[in-house]
Amino acid sequence: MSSMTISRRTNAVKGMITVPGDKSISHRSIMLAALSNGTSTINNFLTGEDCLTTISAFQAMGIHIIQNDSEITVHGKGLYGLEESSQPINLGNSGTTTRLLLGILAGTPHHYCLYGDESLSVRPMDRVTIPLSKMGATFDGNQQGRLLPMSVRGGEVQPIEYTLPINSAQIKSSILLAGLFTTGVTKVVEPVPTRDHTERMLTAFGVDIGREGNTISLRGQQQLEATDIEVPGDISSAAFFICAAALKADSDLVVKDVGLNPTRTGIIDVLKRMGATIETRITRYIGDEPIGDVTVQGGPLNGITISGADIPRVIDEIPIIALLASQAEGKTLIKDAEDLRYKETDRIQAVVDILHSMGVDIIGTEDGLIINGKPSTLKGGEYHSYKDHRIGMMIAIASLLTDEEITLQEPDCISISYPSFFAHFDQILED
Ligand SMILES: O=C(O)C1=C[C@@H](OP(=O)(O)O)[C@@H](O)[C@H](O)C1
Ligand SMILES: C=C(OP(=O)(O)O)C(=O)O
Repeated sequence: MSSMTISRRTNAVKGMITVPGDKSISHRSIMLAALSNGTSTINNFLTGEDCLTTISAFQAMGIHIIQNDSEITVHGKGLYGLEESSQPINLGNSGTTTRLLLGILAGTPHHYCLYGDESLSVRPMDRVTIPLSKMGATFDGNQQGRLLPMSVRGGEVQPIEYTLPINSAQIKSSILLAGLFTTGVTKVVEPVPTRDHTERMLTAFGVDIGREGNTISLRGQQQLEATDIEVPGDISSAAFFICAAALKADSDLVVKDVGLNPTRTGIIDVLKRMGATIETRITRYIGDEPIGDVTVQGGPLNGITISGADIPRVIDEIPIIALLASQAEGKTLIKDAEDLRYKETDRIQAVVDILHSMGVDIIGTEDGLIINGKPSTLKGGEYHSYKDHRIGMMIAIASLLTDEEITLQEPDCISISYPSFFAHFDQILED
């Protein structure tokens, strides 16, 4: 589908909803299950395109994986069970698959060729290949080795101690995964906490991993033991509907069974600071991950500053936060978020272009956004998703704030992380 018309006028976002499984946890579940000894079953796996890409990549390396809707069975072959692939491996649109896989392949004694789509082919990979080369793996790729297509020759890797130069869970995870293949202790220092699903899931697979302050330590050559995993709902997907509810005065929405890992709940704190009525309740733990419900009501919002340690906790939510900020009274300043320029598209530029065309007072800075908000009716018209799922979903939610039609160009990208987005959107709109 190259375009779709969205007209969603409503006074309130109401009801109860569960969102599909978490993307970050789904990727990691396949990877760790593949490297473990024995058979793991994964429930509520996200069947979005990026996670299906992770499945096909591991199948291409000889791992037997059976998919039955969102239930996945992975027959792990241990730390050194991956086979060489006779064909280049297609990593589609998925940054997480690529960067975490590069860590695994660094320790795997074979040669691989990796490639991706137009967007993934311009996303920087040197952020992981620099530390992984220090560990002993060999990479080559486009633009002096920075970009896909890329070849990898892994083998005997040495542990390193590495301080993250960018606050990125993908870099941290890539190094820790390579660390599994070493014969010493790998240490990653993260100056600011980033999502810790890799650490929590390694523990669930029986790996002893330590954290002291901001340093994570992992001893190599530990065996992963197969385990069953239930994936919590994705708070980054829920964020679109949570924000939709916060934006509409008479709303009252409950999101059930969503992941509430504190490294991911920045959106809840942002909404609280903006004056929204929002509550969370942890109901249980699955593996090491907290899961629970979020209740949100609509009401007036105020502008805030989001910076520093806030950023990794809301990194994927910034497009939808910018839309919220457009309706909040006063100035919202988002800074220290330069990495948004290297996502599926340059998300700073995309958000500025779209919201400016909708009539919002917004400017982009090198590392963020300045939005002067006030409750207002936005302009409809034709808007491009930039083939970026998070941008596409932000545009769809903006349809609640205009009296005109919105035509969304290239809406299909939404299935990268949320294939059932429009069906769920319709479920929670009051007539
Ligand atoms: O580790 C992960 O699963 C992810 C980490 C984040 O990327 P960075 O590590 O590049 O910040 C995030 O944007 C991405 O959607 C998923
Ligand atoms: C940036 C994202 O994903 P990835 O880096 O895995 O492509 C995202 O899902 O918003």
